[in-house]
Amino acid sequence: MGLLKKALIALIGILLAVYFYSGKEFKPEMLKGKRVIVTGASSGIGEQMAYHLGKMGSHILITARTEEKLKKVVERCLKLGAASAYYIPGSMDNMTFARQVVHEAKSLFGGLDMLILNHIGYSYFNFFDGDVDHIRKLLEINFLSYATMTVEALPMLKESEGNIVVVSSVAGKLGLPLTVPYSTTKFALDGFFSSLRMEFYHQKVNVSVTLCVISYIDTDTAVNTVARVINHLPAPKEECALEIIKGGALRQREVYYQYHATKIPLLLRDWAPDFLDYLLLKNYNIEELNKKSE
Ligand SMILES: NC(=O)C1=CN([C@@H]2O[C@H](COP(=O)(O)OP(=O)(O)OC[C@H]3O[C@@H](n4cnc5c(N)ncnc54)[C@H](OP(=O)(O)O)[C@@H]3O)[C@@H](O)[C@H]2O)C=CC1
Ligand SMILES: CC(C)CCC[C@@H](C)[C@H]1CC[C@H]2[C@@H]3C(=O)C=C4C[C@@H](O)CC[C@]4(C)[C@H]3CC[C@]12C
Repeated sequence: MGLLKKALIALIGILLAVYFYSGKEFKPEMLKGKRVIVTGASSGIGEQMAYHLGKMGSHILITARTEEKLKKVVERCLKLGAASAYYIPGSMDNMTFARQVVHEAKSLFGGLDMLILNHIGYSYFNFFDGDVDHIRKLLEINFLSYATMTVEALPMLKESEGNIVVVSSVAGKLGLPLTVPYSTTKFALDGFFSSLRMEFYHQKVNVSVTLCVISYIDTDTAVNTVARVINHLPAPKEECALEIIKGGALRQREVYYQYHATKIPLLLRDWAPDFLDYLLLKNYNIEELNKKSE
């Protein structure tokens, strides 16, 4: 076969692949009647995801530590049109509680279609202080509880051929300053869930794993923590929440939000790491950090 003919066949193959891949279109009805757990849903992106799911008519179980906030979020979800909405308060540093949340979904809904893992524990935004014990505790909340809930939910997700959605960060793909403990836990998520996804392919387990790589978002916690130090405008939490849900429903392997602040730096990461480090540091106003801590 001539070289030109081979190249033409390869090109047609690529065009068909692009066509079928981009052919999958999100429709809110995809989530109607679906049984979904959202963790860390008393505020920020998790809260916004609960509202979107409410509008889409899902059955929702939300969790976080603060009961009063959860109660209000559930009330709003019901007003927005949720098929049903419940909350269960507790802390994700306790693996028994992490399992309990999944059991609650089983008894309330009889199964599960989507597990959205989103919560994070508190960490400082500053130079690494040498406290390895803090990293251990943060790993429990930000990583081990995710693995625990996944293991517990897997039988139900296999049955429904459902979705696991993991909210990570650009700080879980790139080394960034001032977030050493946080970044450690987010990189761990990539290792665990990306390996698991490969095993699912091999074992023909039809459960999708979506890792969400997101940049700076305008949640109260993030803005209060970093606003003076970061020379970069935060993206809206409502839109971010919707992109995460869409990515999960479409069974995408990764979600990048916002694209220019995630995918582009990631493309540079392996080919021009020093140049990337230089560009990234330009986003930080480290002097403001020193002023704050004086
Ligand atoms: N905002 C940003 O700029 C970015 C955020 N992300 C990711 O997005 C996700 C959401 O972040 P964001 O919305 O900003 O965070 P928020 O601080 O707004 O929300 C965090 C949620 O986690 C809950 N939480 C905190 N500690 C615990 C605990 N010990 N056990 C159980 N739940 C807990 C909080 O509720 P309560 O206190 O009631 O327990 C809250 O519901 C996270 O995974 C984060 O890493 C990624 C990149 C950027
Ligand atoms: C073009 C970009 C790569 C520029 C760098 C963006 C940097 C500044 C962005 C990207 C990811 C962001 C952090 C994050 O993921 C989550 C949280 C948790 C929240 O509770 C407190 C804020 C914090 C630490 C964010 C701080 C700002 C970060 C480092």
